[in-house]
Amino acid sequence: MTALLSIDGLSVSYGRVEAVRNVSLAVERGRIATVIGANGAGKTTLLAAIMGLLPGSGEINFDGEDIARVPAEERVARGISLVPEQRDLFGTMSVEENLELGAFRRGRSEIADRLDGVFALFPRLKERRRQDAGTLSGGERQMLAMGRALMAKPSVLMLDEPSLGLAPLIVRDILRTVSELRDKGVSVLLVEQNARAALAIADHAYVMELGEVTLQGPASELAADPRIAEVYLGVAHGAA
Ligand SMILES: Nc1ncnc2c1ncn2[C@@H]1O[C@H](COP(=O)(O)OP(=O)(O)OP(=O)(O)O)[C@@H](O)[C@H]1O
Repeated sequence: MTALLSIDGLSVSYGRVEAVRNVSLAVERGRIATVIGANGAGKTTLLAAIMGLLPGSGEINFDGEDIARVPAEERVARGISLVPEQRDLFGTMSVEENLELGAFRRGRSEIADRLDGVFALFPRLKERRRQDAGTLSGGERQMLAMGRALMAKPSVLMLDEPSLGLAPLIVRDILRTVSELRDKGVSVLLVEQNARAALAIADHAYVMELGEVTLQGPASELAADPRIAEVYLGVAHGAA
């Protein structure tokens, strides 16, 4: 099977600091790939480079084409969307207006169709469609950030720590929605510090440490790997 998105030998530097070093990974069609790792491992930098927001060296192939030199806006148009860690919403605009921004330059009827799709996935956003985004709860903000990215109709959705700062029950709902998206055919690249939750829904997983991928494999195998259990799942050695 050819991957929908594949990264080969990607490196990204901030001045003399190499935050991402020779990273290779793939997102298969209709699958969830996850990148887990501690603070500062380079996960956000990796997503920014894939999105075209930071320059890097190496290959980025999407849907059979090399997109390493394609501008970010064009990458969105081709089907890659990023839900950033900060969720980046416009607080004084309504939920609906924020969503509409995600379908920038689309016609009215197309926007209406896409809004219906997002509201079907997140009924909570429909109830709050006229409410200012700045007044939403943390979980609702995450739903809105995901909804806005989905308004671009991506074939690959990249999520940067969607669980950050959210209560466990909300994390469960958000990740359940990510699984539903996969079932609808959206391919997902999920970056998470919450390794347990990410490995539970992902198909394939990569571990990033100090800018490098140090371990990879089927998510179920990594979840059972004692090295992962000890460092990322908080399971004491011998207790797994
Ligand atoms: N704008 C920047 N300028 C210089 N160094 C940066 C910049 N952004 C990130 N870094 C450094 O690059 C490394 C990787 O950071 P990055 O944010 O990609 O990690 P992360 O795995 O996403 O961490 P977190 O989970 O905390 O978001 C860190 O050492 C960080 O200090």
